[in-house]
Amino acid sequence: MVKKHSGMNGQGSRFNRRAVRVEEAQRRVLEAAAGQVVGSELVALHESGGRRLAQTVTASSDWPPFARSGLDGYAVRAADIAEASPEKPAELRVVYEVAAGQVAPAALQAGTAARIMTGAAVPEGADAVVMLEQTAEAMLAYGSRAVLIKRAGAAGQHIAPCGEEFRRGGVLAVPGTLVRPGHVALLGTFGYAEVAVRKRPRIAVFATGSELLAVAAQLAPGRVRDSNSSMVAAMVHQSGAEPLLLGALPDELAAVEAALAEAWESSDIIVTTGGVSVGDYDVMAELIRAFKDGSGVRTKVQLSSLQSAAERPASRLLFDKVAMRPGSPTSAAVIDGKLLFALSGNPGACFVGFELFVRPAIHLLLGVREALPTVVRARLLTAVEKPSPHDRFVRARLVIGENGMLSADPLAFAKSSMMASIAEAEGLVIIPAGSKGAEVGEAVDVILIP
Ligand SMILES: Nc1nc2c(c(=O)[nH]1)N[C@H]1C(S)=C(S)[C@@H](COP(=O)(O)OP(=O)(O)OC[C@H]3O[C@@H](n4cnc5c(N)ncnc54)[C@H](O)[C@@H]3O)O[C@H]1N2
Ligand code: MOO
Ligand SMILES: [Mg+2]
Repeated sequence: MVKKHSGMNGQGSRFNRRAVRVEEAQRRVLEAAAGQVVGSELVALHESGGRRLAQTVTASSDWPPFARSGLDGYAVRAADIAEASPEKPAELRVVYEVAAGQVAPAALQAGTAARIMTGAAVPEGADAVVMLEQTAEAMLAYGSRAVLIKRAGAAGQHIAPCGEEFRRGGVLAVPGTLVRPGHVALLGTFGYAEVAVRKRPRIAVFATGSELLAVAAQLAPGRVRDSNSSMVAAMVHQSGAEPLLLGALPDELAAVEAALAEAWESSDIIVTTGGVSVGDYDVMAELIRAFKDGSGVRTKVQLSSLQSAAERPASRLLFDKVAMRPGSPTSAAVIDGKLLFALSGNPGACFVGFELFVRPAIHLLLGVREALPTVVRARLLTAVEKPSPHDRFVRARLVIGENGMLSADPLAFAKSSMMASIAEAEGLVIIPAGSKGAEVGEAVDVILIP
């Protein structure tokens, strides 16, 4: 049963929403999320990829840890081959061999060479390596092996000196860093069998809308499938957090309050979609209004008799309107110390709201230093002709042109209610408030979509 909410009496407060600028809304979110970094856990190195570091990683030794041959060939003393040429090769007695993993039995003396393999420790006394292809084997009169070196060489050639890449104690990565495959290689190199990473923040997600069907359901007249819950879950995952899906709820305040209480108990951040505009059944807007009035949202914490009012974590509205398109009704609050994002139901607005506000909040919980989206400059390939009283975020494909410059190509079917362009979008072109749009070739800021 759908209950009609605020009637004529509620109309005044329903429209009493003051839009804040996107930057201000983001500032409020980051401020509210500050200091809420989630705990850490140890994971096996091979499972650390894609996580956020919770520790500083330093080099546990110089690297390479010994002077290392870069080639298969011969380790020599450079002075012995300084004059070598095809006509007058240097002839050096081969005294021993060093395979990777071995250590030379003695220092290399003048007039001698050591057979050496790629990655093997260069013997003391040697200061150059000659590649095998530039040598020939020879036999000395008394039967011992020799090598003919047909090209002059210089000290240091084909040797990676000890500590060339890293010095012991050097900082390789700081907390908050996204562990990428290259970091895993470094961690392995320096003996980190386990790595301290941030726990995945738990993000409760539910959709509101009596028109919503489960994804598995058959379409029915007037109804649509709840695609936002799954889209948001995918974005949560991609942000390094764990989604907890609480399903699609009817537009009923009691149902939403119950879900909110459950979400509050089990998550670090709550994200809802739908019901935030001025419609009669926009239940999240009603809930936020009640919250704003101080009549409150009944989470379990507020109901708990164990906590005195003084002990309760703070609750406050961060914003209930943002000067942007799409997603102007996007709202956010702190409820008993926990962030709630009420994103628009329109899929395009839901997507943009997540990129602008939810992902940065998750980043802060993960200890990421640069929490806000990455912005690059690009040239517009097609004009955006809509005037913009508010900042407009236009879904676009990114193209690298023949001149090597990055261009942004705004996508068709990009209305807030449309989905076709979400799947294809690689960036959000920012058309600043107050402009008449943007022309072909104009340089614009573009938020990169991960
Ligand atoms: N009179 C006005 N009407 C509207 C305004 C306004 O300022 N004055 N704002 C418009 C804007 S802008 C947006 S954005 C939408 C916001 O709507 P809500 O956030 O309240 O979302 P709903 O009403 O619940 O749904 C809107 C639309 O999206 C579909 N939807 C909702 N949830 C899902 C879901 N989980 N999966 C897929 N699709 C979903 C829903 O069926 C509706 O079609 O309001 C404008 N109206
Ligand atoms: O905020 Mo709405 O998404 O512009 O249509
Ligand atoms: Mg609505």
